[in-house]
Order: sequence, then C-alpha cells, then structure tokens
Amino acid sequence: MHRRFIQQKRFQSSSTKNLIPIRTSLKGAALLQQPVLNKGSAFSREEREVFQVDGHIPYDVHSLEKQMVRAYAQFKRQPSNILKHAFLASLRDQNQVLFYALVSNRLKEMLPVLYTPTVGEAVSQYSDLFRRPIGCFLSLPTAHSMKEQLQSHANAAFRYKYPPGMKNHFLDQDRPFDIVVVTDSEGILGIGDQGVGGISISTSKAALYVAGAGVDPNRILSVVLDVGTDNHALFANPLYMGYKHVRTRGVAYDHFVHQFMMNIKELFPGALVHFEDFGLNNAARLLETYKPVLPCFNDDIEGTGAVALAATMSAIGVTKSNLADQRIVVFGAGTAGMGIANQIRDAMVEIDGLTLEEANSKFWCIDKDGLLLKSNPKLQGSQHDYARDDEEVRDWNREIQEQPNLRLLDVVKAVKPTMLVGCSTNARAFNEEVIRTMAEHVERPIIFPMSNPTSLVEVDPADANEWTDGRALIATGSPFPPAKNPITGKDYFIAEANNALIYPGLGLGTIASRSSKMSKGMILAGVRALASVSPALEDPDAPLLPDLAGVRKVSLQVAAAVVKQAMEEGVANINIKKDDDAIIEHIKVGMWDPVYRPLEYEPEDSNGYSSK
Ligand SMILES: O=C([O-])CC(=O)C(=O)O
Ligand SMILES: [Mg+2]
Repeated sequence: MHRRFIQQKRFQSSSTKNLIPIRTSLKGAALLQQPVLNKGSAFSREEREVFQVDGHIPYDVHSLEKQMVRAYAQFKRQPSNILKHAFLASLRDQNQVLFYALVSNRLKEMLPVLYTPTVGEAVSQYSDLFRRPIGCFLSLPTAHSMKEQLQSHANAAFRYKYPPGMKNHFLDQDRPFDIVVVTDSEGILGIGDQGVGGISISTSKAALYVAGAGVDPNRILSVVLDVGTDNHALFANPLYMGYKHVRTRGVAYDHFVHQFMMNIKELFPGALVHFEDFGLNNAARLLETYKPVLPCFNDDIEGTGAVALAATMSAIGVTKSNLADQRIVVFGAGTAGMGIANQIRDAMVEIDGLTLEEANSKFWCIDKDGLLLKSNPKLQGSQHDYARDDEEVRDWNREIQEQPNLRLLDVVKAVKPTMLVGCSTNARAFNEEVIRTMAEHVERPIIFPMSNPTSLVEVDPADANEWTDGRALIATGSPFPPAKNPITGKDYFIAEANNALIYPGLGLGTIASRSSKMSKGMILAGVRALASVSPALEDPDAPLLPDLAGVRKVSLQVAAAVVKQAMEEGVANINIKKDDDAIIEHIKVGMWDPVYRPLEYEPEDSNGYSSK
C-alpha cells in the first residue's frame, strides 16, 4: 500500500516522471524494431539479459549522449540538407528517443533541416525520396473504409504500459490520439499543390509539437487527405505515389472532409484537429464550419496570425506606440495575410477598445489585382472587411497611369504605412524603392516579409536593414542570418516569426486543459505570453521574438497562459488549482521528454505494449 502510494506520487511529479518503468513483453529483434522502445546500444547489461538483446547488438553499452555524438556525426556527413532531412526521418523510424534527443539538443541547427525551408523540398520530392510510409494516407478512392483505416492507426499506436496503480493523469488514456495534424496539400508553404507529398508537412509539424512542446509523439496522428492534384509536374513523374487524378473540388471534396472530421470526432473524441496548408478557398471556410463542432485550429490562419501579432506587440513596444496607431499594408491577401490582419484587428478591438469598423480601417490589403477595393467583384471572405472605399483612392497617384489598379508602391506612397506585411509568395516584391519610400515617413518601419520558403521572401532582411539604415524592425517567416547595421556595424538579429514558435504551445495548452475548443481568448492569451518574453522588451535593438531554438521554454509559458484562460472561460476540463505554479507543474507532468525510461518485462501482455 505504502509503496503504491509513493509510486502514485512519483508519477505526478515532473522531476521523477521519467524514472517510471515502462512494461513490455517484446524481446530480442522485435524489441529492437519497435522505435518507441528501441535503445540500440543504450540497453543496459541487465536489460540485454532480461529482454534477450544480447547477440543482437555489439557488446559495449553506450549512453544516450554517446549515441547522439555518433548520430550527429552521421548527420553532418550528409552532403545536402535534403539528405540530412532523409537521415533524420530514418533515425526517427529507428529510435524515437535518440531522434528527439538529437533534434532537441541541436534545435537551432536541426530546425531548418527538419522543418522550413528544407521540408518544402522533402514535400515536393516525396515520391522520389520515399523509403517507407510514416503517417496516415486517406485517399479519396478508398473513402468507403476511411473509418477502418483510422481505427487501424489507432490500434497500431504505441501505448505506454505502466506498473499497476500508476496512471498518467494528464492524458486521456482511452483516446488514441490527442492531436491530429491534417493537410490536403493544396497550399503547401508558398509552393502550392503538392499532392500526396503533403504528408511530410504533417509529419514535420507533428515533430515540432514534440521537440517544441513535449507533446507525446505517440499521441499525434499525421494525416494527408489525398483528393488528387492539379500539379502538372507530379502528373508527369512516373514515380508519383498519390492518387493521379485532377484535384477533387466542390461537393465531393466537402463530403470527404466532413467524413474525416466526423470520424475524428467519433474515434478520438476531444482530440485537437490542426489544419495545415489547405488551399485559399477551403482554409477559412473549413475552420469556420468545424470550430463549433470540435477543437480545431488552422495553423496558417491562426498560428501565423498569432505569431505575427506577438511580433507586432513587441515592435510597438519598441516604437512606444499602440496597435491602434498603426497603418498596416498587407501585401498578399490570402490565407496567411488575412489571418494576420484578423488577429491584429481583433487585438485592436480587445486591447485598444476600437470598434470593429475603426480597426478594419487601419488596414490596406493588396492582392494580385492591386489594392482591395469595395467595388471589386472578386472579394472573398475576410477580404470584404478590409476592402477600401473607391472614393478614398480616387485622387491617388498611380505609378503606371494606364493601369487602373493600385500597386504596392502607389499604396505605400499614399498610406505612409507604419507596418508592411508580406504574405504574397512574390519574391523580392519589397524592392528598394518601396522600402526607402516607407522609411521616409516612419522612424522605425515595421517590416514583416513572411513568405515561405526562403526563396519566396518579399525582401532579404539584410537589404531591408540596409535600405532603412538599420532602422527597420524586421520579422520573417523563414530563418535568416543576422544583418549588419550599416551605421553602428552591430549585428541585428532577425526574428523568425514562424508559426512554429507558437502553435506547439497553443496545442499543448489545449490538450493539457482538456479543453472542448481552442477559443480566440486562448490564442490571445498565448500571444501575450509569447510577446512577454520578447528580447526587444529589454533592448530595442534585440530581435522582436525569442529564438525559435528556445521554443520549448516558450511553449511552456504559452501553454500555461492557454490553460489558465481555458479555465477562466470555463472550457477546461481539469481539476487543478488556478495558480501559475500548479498549472506549470500539471503541464510538465504530462510532457514527453526524449530520455530512455527503464523497461520492465511483462509476460502476460498480449501485443507487447497495449495498456488496454
Ligand atoms: O511551415 C512553415 O514554415 C510556416 C507555415 O505554416 C507555412 O509557411 O505554411
Ligand atoms: Mg503552413
């Protein structure tokens, strides 16, 4: 009784949770082939004996640290980033702990390989580089068995089996997955329709939930909805592995997505659905449709909007102004551009007390046809909120007189923006004239060229820095090296305002609170938590956001703010004290760490690891 009591206590403490043994009946080769339990050369002498590992691996016992040294050396020997990416994927397949330990330890170096920008290459070359499938492939022609396919993933998912009397109070043990990351591949990064290769964006985003926020990798399902593709290059490739059919749209598409969402709701009740890289016509529409139905989140709308808002709050801390004082030009009025505008607009209402109309009037949004005007018959969704009165622009100068549409430079000249956001995938659109014109009118121009991957960025931060004599406050969507301040010669570190800085924490907070939704309030709480750890708060020349390499620390703060807000809104489903320390400890207990836990043999276990 006493022992059991101690064990229960132990599990509930974040400092000792990793000492709890995991039980399994797997032995020998079967154990080495289970990436969740495999320790390779790190199996102890005792474990080698008990689990009949002796004979399957060389004699010497190595620590996780030593294994990391070897794996890192192998990583370094890969001649290109895409091959490094492939190396990491196979490491993940062999030894889950070693993979996440290596990535977490060298996040700064690994992120651009595992994630943006290299993940763009991995997605577009998926069928050529394919080795073995990771994730869940739901294809339109096999929709009749979608539920069984999902159930089969649930059955195959690893479940920790703990000694009797122990339970992980953080997790819903009856639910196979806490987070489902799903893409339909129509709008991958800025590179568009990528068919079945989109699975790699789902698996990369999932890996960041783990490395960036300590979500248990075995409780995330990565999914691609393969409804065909309109990408001609993929059709031309004889090795293409997806459904070779033009992209399905309209009712058949909606029906397929609906079937998916209803299956998730039924099979994994309460799990968070993370939408990634859906196309322009579907992203906002699906989010709106399913927000009231189950916890869901669109990373490109809400995640990108949230991180951009955090960077904006940090920038106005430097310029000592308010959100409501900004004049914001958004170049690229698609999923991300409208997501950012909405997030900043809502914060102007919430924080500065503007009316919705007043807040809308602070934005000038530009898409392929120029400045969005009310008379434009092609306006969609949120674009209606920001379209300007035709009257306002009647007397504006146009750079190209014969062209009726107002272009970026025309708008910058007329509006004199304090802030310029790029989500256009229009490489180098913020040219020297645009930037210099903007910088004539503001002391510290706020410039966010957010398009991904790197090759599509609207302006190289080094150029923006130079053309503004080092006055620009810059944040980008992809990683960039520091820029030299042309006046002081000091390095200016460019904030990477990638949604990866915030979505892991938002997701962690949502599942840790067992919340029935991810509300606007929860997202704003996460944004404020992120903005509150901005290095620029202390030093106006420091980056606007913390380094993405420190995301794990950030995620804990973001998640804690989200949990607290969920409790305040009454949508949380947990029974803990609403005090900061209790919330942090609650989250930490549930976080998964990349360390080897002791193994214990369990003879009667039927499939080797099921907790059922
Ligand atoms: O994946 C990234 O780096 C950010 C993102 O969501 C996108 O660009 O679609
Ligand atoms: Mg995305």
